[in-house]
Amino acid sequence: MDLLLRSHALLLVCVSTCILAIVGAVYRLFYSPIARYPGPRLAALTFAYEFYYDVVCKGRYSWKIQELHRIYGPVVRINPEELHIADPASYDSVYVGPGRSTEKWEYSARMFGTTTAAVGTTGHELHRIRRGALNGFFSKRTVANLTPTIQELVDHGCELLRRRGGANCVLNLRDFFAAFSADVIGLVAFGSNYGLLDREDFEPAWQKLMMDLSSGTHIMKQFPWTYPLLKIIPPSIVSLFHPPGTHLFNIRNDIKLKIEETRSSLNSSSTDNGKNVRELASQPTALHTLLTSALPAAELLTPRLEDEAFTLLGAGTLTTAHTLTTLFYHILANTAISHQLQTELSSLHNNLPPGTTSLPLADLEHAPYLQAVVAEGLRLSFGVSHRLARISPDTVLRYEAVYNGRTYDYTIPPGVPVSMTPMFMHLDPTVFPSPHVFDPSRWLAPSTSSEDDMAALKRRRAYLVPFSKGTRACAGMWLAYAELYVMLGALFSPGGVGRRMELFETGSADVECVHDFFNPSPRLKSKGVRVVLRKGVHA
Ligand code: HEM
Repeated sequence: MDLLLRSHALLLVCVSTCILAIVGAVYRLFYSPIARYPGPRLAALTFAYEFYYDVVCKGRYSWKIQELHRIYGPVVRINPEELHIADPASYDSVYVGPGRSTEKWEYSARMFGTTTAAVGTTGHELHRIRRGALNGFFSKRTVANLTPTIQELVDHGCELLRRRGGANCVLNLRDFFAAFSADVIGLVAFGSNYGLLDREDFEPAWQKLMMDLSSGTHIMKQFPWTYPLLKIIPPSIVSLFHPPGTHLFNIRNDIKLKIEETRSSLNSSSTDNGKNVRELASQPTALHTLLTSALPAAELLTPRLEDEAFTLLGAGTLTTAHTLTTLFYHILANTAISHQLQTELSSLHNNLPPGTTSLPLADLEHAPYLQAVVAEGLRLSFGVSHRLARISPDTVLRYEAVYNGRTYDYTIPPGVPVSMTPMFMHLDPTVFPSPHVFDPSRWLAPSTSSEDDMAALKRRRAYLVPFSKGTRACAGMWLAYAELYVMLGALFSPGGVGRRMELFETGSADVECVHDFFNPSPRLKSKGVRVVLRKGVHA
């Protein structure tokens, strides 16, 4: 009798599951608000389609999406709930400013595991509050005040390159830049340097760890329980089956300590007199800024701040490092570009007041050729390689355009996640002719430029979106620019160690993105961008 009851219960569960699956499939295929959008039926039916390309094939769905656009047109349904747009002209209507509510889709917001940080916040209003607390620290003006700190780290890094490269050693710029960008965040955001630059070979394990975590974002999207699960399993067990998880929690614990230290130093400075207060006022870190912000008390609890601070480290490391690595590869691979850059920096140097050794950030930012080199580096490093989904909760999105000779007219209902992929905008040959060629001159406007040339340049500028746009765009953009300009300025100025660099067993395949792990990744076997220093060159 008991057995009979049990087999009936099992049968009921099986039948109910089948009915639910059938009803779900029918809904997704025929009744979903995006049921009439073109795309593969399998992608409309299940997230497993995306899983196959991004998890099994290691970050390849972005390229599959590009192929789908060739078949289905500019707007494609890429999973049961999301539409992807290929037409760069739509960018400004998807990634909008504060005038229109923009939400993140929970499915993509959870891919970093930091769901209480601004980057993982889905709702428009809560994001506005959280982001508001960060903005002051990352404003252009605050970053200008941080420049001496960045310059110090750059100079230290250059000295290490000179010393280590002098012994005929091969230098790995990928690891160098990952160590540098993390040391910058540690120092300016948390108040103490991680000291990665000083470690042997610039601590290659750091770059690897960050890339491993980045590639885990596809799993986090599909299986949101993985992160909370890792948190409750003892670290000794996690280390057995998922070593990056252990390092992740060590980093987070360290950040937690820094938050508590800052909190108590602020508490004591509000009661003590003098030194602490002055110190904090002269060089407040991102943690000080958050802790002294007008955020409500619940937003200032340590676990939330830990999410926010960890995001700064995660968001500011590989992005900046990959851009610098890409830039250096192309500059070093192209003698004419390298010479033109050096000539511009040499002439800026000639105008420096006596006794000054480093070029001020403002001078670097206004140097036309350097500006063009940086723009081209950002174009070919893409920012992030993954599509960024946004939801317009209360406004219909219209897509009316002639695309590849055909007319399309779509009305996307509010609440539908819509994404675009900057990587493919940056490689669109109609906007950027010969898109894979590193050509800074495409950003220059010679005096002989015609009206058409200027219109094309304007279009290129509008479609360069490495930091995304709108309310959810990169918070650390000015910091990133400062790092790029100061590093390039120091390495390629007269006497700069960059002038002595020569690529070592490195080719374009070491920077070209072929895996989308949210951050762009070259072929998995790449050893990075490696250089040796030429002897007897005193540029
Ligand atoms: C070249 C370097 C960088 C590039 C290309 C870049 C690009 C981006 C992009 C495309 C986003 C949007 C991500 C999304 O929608 O999910 C983003 C977000 C963000 N970035 Fe950056 N980033 C860079 C450097 C930095 C640095 C140095 C920091 C600061 C430490 C930083 C902090 C952030 C934060 C906090 C967000 C989340 C913003 C929000 O959701 O409100 N980034 N970044």
